[in-house]
Amino acid sequence: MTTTATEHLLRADGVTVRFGGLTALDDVGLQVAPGSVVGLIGPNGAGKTTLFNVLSGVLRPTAGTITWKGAPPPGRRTHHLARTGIARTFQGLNLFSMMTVLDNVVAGADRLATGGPFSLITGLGRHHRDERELRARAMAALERFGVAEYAHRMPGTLPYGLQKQVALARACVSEPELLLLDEPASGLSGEQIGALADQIRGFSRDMAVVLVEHHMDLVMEVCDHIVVLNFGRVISTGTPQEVQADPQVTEAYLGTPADTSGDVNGAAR
Ligand SMILES: Nc1ncnc2c1ncn2[C@@H]1O[C@H](COP(=O)(O)OP(=O)(O)OP(=O)(O)O)[C@@H](O)[C@H]1O
Repeated sequence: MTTTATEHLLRADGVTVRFGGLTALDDVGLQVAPGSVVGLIGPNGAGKTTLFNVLSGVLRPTAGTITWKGAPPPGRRTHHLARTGIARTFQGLNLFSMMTVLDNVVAGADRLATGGPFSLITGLGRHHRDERELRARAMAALERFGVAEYAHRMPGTLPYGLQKQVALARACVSEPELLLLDEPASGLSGEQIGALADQIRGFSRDMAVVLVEHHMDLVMEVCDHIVVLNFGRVISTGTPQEVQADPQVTEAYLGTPADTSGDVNGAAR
């Protein structure tokens, strides 16, 4: 997708992150256009999680800027970003184990509420109408992700694949414009990853997606644009075909100069 600077939802410019003497990210740039799926890949230790944490507001960069629709995001914490229109999933799912599946998803809907997340979860406070509406939205999200029948179960009692669907429902219930997915394929079977690919393509009808993922087949199948990091620097960007054909990418993954096929499929699993 070709875009101008003003069309980008999220943009990172010159992002540098240092941990003591270690430079985890060095002058990294990235743009996410509306409705696009952007993959963030690279060998272990390349800086993907660090960049994801910067994009999601968990980590403030040592240098560089993040802009959301051309302006600085209003706050750095996850709930600030949710209110902006950014939602994320976590590698470790981060579901609340003492809350039902439904309440977990209601908690993700707080950007749509006027009474705040606490009133939604507890039912206390002024906004009972909000609560009813958002419970209905949360149920609709659970239905969309095929887990409505588990609404009143505790998440820990569900198989991992279903918990992942609950986490996706929680992220999507706020109707974000950008969804940040942190290794969504980890722990899933081949069949589940195939279904996830269809879901991610479906998401891009409503929202942009940034995907950090080691599963190369998934990345190559769903992404419009890929950014490849190595040792904290962007070494390649482009379409899946372009980065697969880039000798620098093959070299980064395999540690040897590229052969003519330049195929990185499977190299990082
Ligand atoms: N909190 C931290 N303190 C010190 N060093 C860190 C910290 N977080 C990450 N690093 C270092 O920064 C570099 C980039 O790490 P990061 O986790 O972002 O890589 P990654 O591409 O996500 O790797 P992986 O694929 O293994 O998850 C690594 O050298 C890592 O050891």
